[in-house]
Parts: sequence; structure tokens; C-alpha cells
Amino acid sequence: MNLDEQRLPEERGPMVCRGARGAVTVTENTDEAILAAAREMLFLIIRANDMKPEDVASAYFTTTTDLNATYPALAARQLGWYDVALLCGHEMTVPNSLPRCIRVLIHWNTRTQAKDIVHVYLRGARQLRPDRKSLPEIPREEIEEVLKNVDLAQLKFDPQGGR
Ligand SMILES: C=C(O[C@@H]1C=C(C(=O)O)C=C[C@H]1O)C(=O)O
Repeated sequence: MNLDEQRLPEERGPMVCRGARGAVTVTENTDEAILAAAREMLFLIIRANDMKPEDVASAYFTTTTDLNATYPALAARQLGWYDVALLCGHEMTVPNSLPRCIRVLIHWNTRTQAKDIVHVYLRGARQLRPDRKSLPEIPREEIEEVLKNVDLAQLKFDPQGGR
């Protein structure tokens, strides 16, 4: 139950579309590294905000231009977002900006107020938004339990098609 669900129905705000952000860094440009980091970032956003897939309208991922081994959007499908509109692109190349960074902007239909949305900045990306680096405690085992059920067959981008 998230913060909003603890409120009485009459105290809850209207359902509107809001943005939830995430960012994470990786140490190497490989599909395994990109997908593992993107899954962890998405899982924490989902868990911290109690986000249901049916309430997610779309998600836009960027990577810095030094990451191109695979599409981070694959990680969202690995977590079950089959019907969510997804898109990937490269982040703008600001001189001296943080390298090897994956970002996401999720468009989420919610009654949660903007100030209560948990944005997730992990690893090296914590330095991007020092004001947002505190996360609710999520047991490591819980993350591992979910990620262990991820279908590894979907780990690779298949240029011939498929999911
Ligand atoms: C600071 C970040 O990096 C960049 C700057 C942003 C900003 O100033 O709000 C947002 C996204 C990125 O283009 C971030 O990802 O939050």
C-alpha cells in the first residue's frame, strides 16, 4: 500500500498522469550490464511507488552515447511491461557530464501527489540529484527474489524480431 492508498477515498486526489524519474550508471557497455542496471532501477521505482503496470502509460529511456550494446527498454518487458509504450534514445552530450548513465522517465497515471513520488537515483547517478538520493529501505532479498524470476532468454536483443 502506498502513501496515497492509506488515505480515505475522499482525501485522495484525481487520477492524473505524472512523471517518475530514475537514473543509474553502469561500468561497461554490455547488454548484461545495461539490462541488470535498468531492471534494478525500474524495480525500485515500481516498488517504492507501488506502481501497477496497467497504470503506466509509457516510459522513455535514454543512455549516454557511450552505451549502445542494447536497448534498456528490454528490461521493462523483462519485468512484465508488455503493453507499455517504450522508447529509447541517447541523452544529450553535455561536456564533462556523467558517463555510462541510463535514465528513464515514466508517465504514470496516479492519484499520488507529485511531491510524494519517489524518484530513484542509483550508484554514480546519485550525484545527479543529491536532493533525491534517499530511498525507502527495500530488502535486498526482495529485489533478488523478483529479479531471479526474470526470463533470461529475453536478455538479448534479437535483430530478427521477437519480443
Ligand atoms: C540531472 C539529470 O540529468 C539531466 C538533467 C536533467 C535536469 O536538469 O532535470 C534531467 C535529465 C537529464 O537530461 C537527471 O537525469 O536527473
